[in-house]
Amino acid sequence: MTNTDLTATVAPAFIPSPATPYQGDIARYWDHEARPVNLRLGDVDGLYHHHYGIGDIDHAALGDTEDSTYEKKLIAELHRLESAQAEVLLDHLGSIGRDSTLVDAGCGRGGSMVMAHQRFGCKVEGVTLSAKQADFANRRAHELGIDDSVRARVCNMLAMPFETGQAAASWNNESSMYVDLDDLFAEHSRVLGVGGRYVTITGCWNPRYGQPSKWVSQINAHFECNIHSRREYMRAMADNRLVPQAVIDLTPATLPYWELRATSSLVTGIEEAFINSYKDGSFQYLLIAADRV
Ligand SMILES: C[S@@+](CC[C@H](N)C(=O)[O-])C[C@H]1O[C@@H](n2cnc3c(N)ncnc32)[C@H](O)[C@@H]1O
Ligand SMILES: CC(C)=CCC/C(C)=C/COP(=O)(O)OP(=O)(O)O
Ligand SMILES: [Mg+2]
Repeated sequence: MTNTDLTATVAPAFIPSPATPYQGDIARYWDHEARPVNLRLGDVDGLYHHHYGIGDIDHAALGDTEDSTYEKKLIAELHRLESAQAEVLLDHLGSIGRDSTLVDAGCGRGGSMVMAHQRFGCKVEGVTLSAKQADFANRRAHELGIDDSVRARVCNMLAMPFETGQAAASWNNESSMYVDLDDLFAEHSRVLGVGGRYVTITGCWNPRYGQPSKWVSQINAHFECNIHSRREYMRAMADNRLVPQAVIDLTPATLPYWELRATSSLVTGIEEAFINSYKDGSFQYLLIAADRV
């Protein structure tokens, strides 16, 4: 399997006008994104992620750095850690029936949507600003024969095409730093039924540090995003009927991923900012699971 094998014919995504000039910039950013660190990892098993990894490195699986197969094993290991991150997010969705609908807000190339469908057997609806990403995700779903259950659409996550109370659970996997949190949680709260579950995995700046550090500013500039503080997440959830049930600091769990990635040929130049900001305490990798009350 390689990303160039995605030749199945599916109807191209309908492209609505972006709600703001900023959203137009973000749509263009993701339409043009083709970093090897994302495509080569996705090629390992056909799950394409745009999020980072968690968990301990399996040094036995990596083997000797001098071995000719080491780089291939390193790519597989980084990918395993990224899929492990998505598994942990799915673990926090609660019990999901086959007749449920899940919503992936900011779905990227759809890796987490496929994993959610494979685990729960239910419908998974994704939205992204990028038509290229939506087409990619829909082609993968078509190839896997799950396109009647897994669908990506080009759409603003602040105005999703779902009925009020339609979703059993919804999530943002590293996509909440592109939107205002009050607007975002108001929309999740609307599409979730009472008792529904919302989960995010996100990077946020730590109020204990004082203000966003230079590393956090570097990450914002690199991705054209706007990282929020942990306090903003808590406040915006409280204001929008989302009550946190679990807040897990995944920072120690993601550091091994970054340190391994920094040694690979697939580095993008942002590794130092993540490693330094996690180490100086200015930035945290957080999972928040909340009940819609
Ligand atoms: C870093 S990627 C994460 C992708 C995916 N959640 C994953 O884990 O692979 C960020 C995603 O957020 C999406 N995004 C950003 N702002 C958005 C908005 N206002 N509405 C919908 N999607 C948005 C981008 O199009 C992109 O797909
Ligand atoms: C935790 C934070 C602050 C994330 C910002 C959002 C983002 C761009 C995530 C990873 O995308 P990617 O997988 O396309 O990035 P990369 O190319 O670096 O792997
Ligand atoms: Mg990546």
